[in-house]
Amino acid sequence: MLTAGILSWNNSWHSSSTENRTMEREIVASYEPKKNNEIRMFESSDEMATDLAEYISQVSEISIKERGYFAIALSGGPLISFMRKLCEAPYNKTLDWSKWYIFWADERAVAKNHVDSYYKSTKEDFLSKVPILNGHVYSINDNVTVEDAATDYEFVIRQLVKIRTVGVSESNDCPKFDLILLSIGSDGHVASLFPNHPALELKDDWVTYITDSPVPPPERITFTLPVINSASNIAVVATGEDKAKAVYFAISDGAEGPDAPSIPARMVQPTDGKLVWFLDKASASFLEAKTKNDGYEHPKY
Ligand SMILES: O=C1O[C@H](COP(=O)(O)O)[C@@H](O)[C@H](O)[C@H]1O
Repeated sequence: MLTAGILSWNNSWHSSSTENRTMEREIVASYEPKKNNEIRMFESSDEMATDLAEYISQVSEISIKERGYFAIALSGGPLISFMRKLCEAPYNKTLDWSKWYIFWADERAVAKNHVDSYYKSTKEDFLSKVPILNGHVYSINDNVTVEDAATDYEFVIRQLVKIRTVGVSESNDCPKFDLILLSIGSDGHVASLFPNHPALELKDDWVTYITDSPVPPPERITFTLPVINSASNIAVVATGEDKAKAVYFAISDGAEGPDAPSIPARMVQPTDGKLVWFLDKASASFLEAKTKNDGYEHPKY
């Protein structure tokens, strides 16, 4: 059941009226703080997973109808477990899986069978449960250096942009993924773009590598901000209280603090596309606190 509109934020909280096959979902509120941004908040991570599955299903249907393909980039963290409902009815039967193309917005530079590999966890928890074609799964080359893996991955994406399996941005020559799914870290990182890291400044590269990730393992490859921001749709997922501060600083323009502007998730702003935040109650708790108490003292980052 929808229980919308119980919060207020800049007097702009509004009920979510999105037509949805799964109307049982319990969105607490939905809010559009910036143009083409939407925030969906849920009582629990399970309700969030239900809505996320429906959202991904709708974006895939639209992309396949408009372009004939659905190019989706995944990332790490708990994201894949939140996609679990896509492996169940009705989606496992209704989605046109043959048109899905899978990429990673970031990956750890480890062997594909390593416990830290996002490919491995994605294969086990998602790819092995749905009929996506093996040839449509673009994982990172784990037989070369991290630098070469980033170069290879960008080359592969460039070939797919040329033949338009992956779209191209109207504003620049960047790939325009139909959907990029991100999960925010408690320090506000997204993909493998960490606070104050020089990789945040890259303008011309599509894929880069880092060797000094503050979260192990240190070597990773990652999409750059221009590629992330060129997507048609970006979804950022957050659950748990440890993400509440980062979520608050990423979303709230009014949030201040010496490091607030360098929160990578705050730099995620689609150029021509749409951004949707999927938050459980705990990760939205600072936003919620702000709305419940006008005298609320903003956290300092
Ligand atoms: O290191 C990473 O972590 C984040 C978030 O993961 P969490 O375990 O802190 O929830 C993920 O977004 C990113 O893709 C990944 O490389």
